[in-house]
Amino acid sequence: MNFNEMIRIRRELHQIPELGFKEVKTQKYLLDYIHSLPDDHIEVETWRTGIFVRVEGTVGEKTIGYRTDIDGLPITEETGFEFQSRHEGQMHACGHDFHMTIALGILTELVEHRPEHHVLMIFQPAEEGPGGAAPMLESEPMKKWWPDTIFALHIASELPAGTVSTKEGLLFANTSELFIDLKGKGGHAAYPHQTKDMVVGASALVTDLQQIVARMIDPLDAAVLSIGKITGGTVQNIIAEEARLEGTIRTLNASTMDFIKSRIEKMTEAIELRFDCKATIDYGSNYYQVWNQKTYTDQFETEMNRIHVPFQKANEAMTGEDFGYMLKEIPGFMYWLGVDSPNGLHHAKLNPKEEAIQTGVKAGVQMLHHLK
Ligand SMILES: CC(=O)N[C@@H](CCC[C@H](N)C(=O)O)C(=O)O
Repeated sequence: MNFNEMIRIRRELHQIPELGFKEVKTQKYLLDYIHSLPDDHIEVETWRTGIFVRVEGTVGEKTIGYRTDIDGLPITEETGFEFQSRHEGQMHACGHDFHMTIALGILTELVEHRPEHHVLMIFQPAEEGPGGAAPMLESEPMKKWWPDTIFALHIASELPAGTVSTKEGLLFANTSELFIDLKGKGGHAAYPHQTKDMVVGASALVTDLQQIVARMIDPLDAAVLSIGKITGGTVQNIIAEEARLEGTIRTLNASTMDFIKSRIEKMTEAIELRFDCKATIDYGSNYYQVWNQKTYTDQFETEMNRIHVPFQKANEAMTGEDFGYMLKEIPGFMYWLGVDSPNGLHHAKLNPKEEAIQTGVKAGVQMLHHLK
């Protein structure tokens, strides 16, 4: 696949972002491309909105997995690109359009120059939520073509375009979504004593929750608890009967995640008592940490040096990735691909540099031909 074709594909995919398990057009686009390749040595299976493609190796002693995510985010794009999202309120703001293009570029190379080992390309839905990696591991194609090792990449807006970065051990955090619903009693704003005001209850709870990371966690054991959205009430002169907090929890240690959840539960019970209301907590999707095996990150560094792709050692990040579930079952690694965007991941103006796509393809092909 030449560079112009990569750009065309990336821009076409960029226009059709779809949310988790709704990637219908995306799946069709990917399948149309995959079926346009010579099919002598590939087998294709779909799973929900995901796809597995197995490339038969020339020797085939083992199978190497390569995973890309395919979903978009519920963000209204503000890039002003002529190829900006055609789906209202949805955007590839986490680079999955890049990830998919790179995967197709790698697949094209592998079909032209078959690898020694079998390769399993995994096009995974719903990374942003509710999580496609864990159920995909249970699927029939995955069980049939189970890889011996696996890797994946994620774009990094803050790194120079065309550079790569990773580390052994923990790369991405443990994450959990957090949804808290409060139900009190609504009423006239002039008669607050007849109500249980959930705007005040939710405000108090947000303030209380800030104490957990600030005052209950060892500062050297990093954690994040962010509330990204509060909703409640209807109009300015009616006291809110209901309110909802939506947030996310991130920790470097799995046990710290359990501790934070136990404190959230206690603080929420305290709000129920203080405001005489009912609260329910839902942790939504939970992602397991991304843990890289040293043997593979070492090989990655060696191979990147060999093909003159600048490599730097990464730090742990508080981002989450359900690829962590795949790495829990299959040894391997994940790495960052620099794309140098002034606005970061999950931003409505994310603008990754397209030249990095070539590096992603080159790095992936090199690893799939040389990984031991
Ligand atoms: C790389 C990245 O940005 N991943 C997302 C994963 C979302 C996980 C889930 N929806 C949550 O919010 O916990 C991230 O937000 O880190």
